[in-house]
Order: sequence, then structure tokens, then C-alpha cells
Amino acid sequence: MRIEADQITRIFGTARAVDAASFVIDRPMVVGIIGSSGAGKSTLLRMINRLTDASAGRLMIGGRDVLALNGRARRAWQADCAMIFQQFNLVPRLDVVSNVLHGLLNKRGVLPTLMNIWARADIDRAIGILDRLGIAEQACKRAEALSGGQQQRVAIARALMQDPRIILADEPIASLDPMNAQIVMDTLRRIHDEDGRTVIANLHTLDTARRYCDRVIGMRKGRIVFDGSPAQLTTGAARDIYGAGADFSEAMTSTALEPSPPITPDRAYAERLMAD
Ligand SMILES: Nc1ncnc2c1ncn2[C@@H]1O[C@H](COP(=O)(O)OP(=O)(O)OP(=O)(O)O)[C@@H](O)[C@H]1O
Repeated sequence: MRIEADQITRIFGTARAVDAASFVIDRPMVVGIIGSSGAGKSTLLRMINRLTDASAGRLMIGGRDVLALNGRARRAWQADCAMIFQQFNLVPRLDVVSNVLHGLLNKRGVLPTLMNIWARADIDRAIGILDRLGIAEQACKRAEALSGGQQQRVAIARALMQDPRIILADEPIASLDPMNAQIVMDTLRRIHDEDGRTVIANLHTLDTARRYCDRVIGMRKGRIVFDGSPAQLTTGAARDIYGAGADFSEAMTSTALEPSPPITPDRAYAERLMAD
């Protein structure tokens, strides 16, 4: 699916969160977006998924004029373009398989979803996806009982339930320890390699971008300042992206051994569930 972004822009007040971003992704691949905090990475992904409206520009994906979609067409697009988040955005008290089934929300009514009524075939498919991701044995547990890495795999399973052409991942490993981060990145890579889906991930570490991506886009102050292969992402290029001086060290952007923050129920997801 060809993705063609032409000068897409999002302005908040007077700030240009994303400033005339243009790029073409002409075949399925894994793309990493890097840049320091506030560079516009999340806003860019959210515009692609239509969670955030663009202020200007044009985004053509597989022949669809994505920024012009409304109502049902916009929801259909969001089913084709699944998104996963740093904080997993699961419904914590709900069991794992029900969380995965919520991936069908855009394709089904809200009422059966809220009442947790699912077709046998859908349940089998959800368990099949969990099995593929190595967590089928967790299917009956509450989401909140799982480790962060397992929860992120449940979120990926929920995304796969939508059978999307594109998976957008907003800092998918930022809350995970290095081992779980690797499992999650391996999973995203496999989803591209085995299924041919495009994966676009905001990443906070250079080493992850180099290791897992076919292409890296670097953002600084809303603008795309780098677009190339991992091999082209030299320390000098990284310094330009992060706007760092001579004291720039790659270690600043390498996988940090931070404890995971506590998992909080996601209000945005719940609101979307209730609003649709
Ligand atoms: N809803 C909003 N209202 C106002 N300003 C916003 C909003 N969302 C983002 N911004 C601003 O837009 C800019 C880009 O934010 P964005 O979250 O896209 O950056 P980011 O690169 O993803 O940062 P981080 O890595 O910290 O998540 C920031 O200056 C941010 O404060």
C-alpha cells in the first residue's frame, strides 16, 4: 500500500507540531520515526490514523485521500490502520481475549461489544492470534494481571484482529524493560515480514531504530530533517535530528533501563468505546 504524505501540517495555537511533512513509502516496510520529545512524532502518527485532524496537506494511502475521510469512511480507515500506544490502552479489568476482540469495534456495533457478546469464529480467531504471539495461555486472565510486555502483545493482537494493512505504534516499547522491548519489537518486525503489513513506529532509541527498521525518518521541531536507511543514520545525522551539540552521545538515546510506570486505565480508549 503506497503512502504519500504531501506537506502535512498540524498547528496547535501558534505552534507547528508537524510542519509540512512530506514522504513516500512505496512498499510495505518497517519505518521508525525518531526525534526528541516534542518533535511531532505522535502528532504525525495520529494524523495518519485520523485521531488528530491535519491543519493542511494531503495524505494519499492506497488511493484513499485519508485527510478527507469522514464518518463511516473514517472509521473504516481506522480499522485498516491500527494503532498501538506506549501505555497499551487495554481495558484493565477485562480478560485478555475480550480485549483482543475489541479490535473488531470498528466493524461491529458498540452494543454487542459492550455486552461482550462475540461469535465463536471471532473468539477462535482472537485465540489464534494470541497463540501466534506466544500468549494464548493468558487468554482468560484479566489484562491488568499481565506484565507490560505481555500487555503490549495483547494490544498488538487487538490491532491484528482488525486485519489492518498498516500498524502505527506510538512509542511501543518506551514503558518496557529491555527484554520485553525486544520481544515486542521482534513481534512488530515479524508482522511485517510474515504478513507484509507496513509498520510505522515512533521510537525513542537510536539502536532500536537501526536494528529493526528498513527506513528511519528523523523529526526536529515538527520538520522532517532526515529520511534514510539505518546505515545512513550516522552519529552526525543523529546529532542533527536531536539538535545536540558536540557533547551528543548515542547513549542518551539508547534503551534506558527505566522501571515501567504504573499502568493506568486509558480514558481515551474508554471514551472512544462509549462515543462511537
Ligand atoms: N493536543 C495538543 N494541544 C496543544 N499542543 C499539542 C497537542 N498535542 C501536541 N502538542 C504539541 O505539539 C508538539 C509536538 O508534540 P508531539 O506529542 O507530537 O511530539 P513527540 O515528538 O511525539 O513528543 P514525545 O516523544 O514527548 O511524545 C509539542 O510541542 C506538543 O506540546
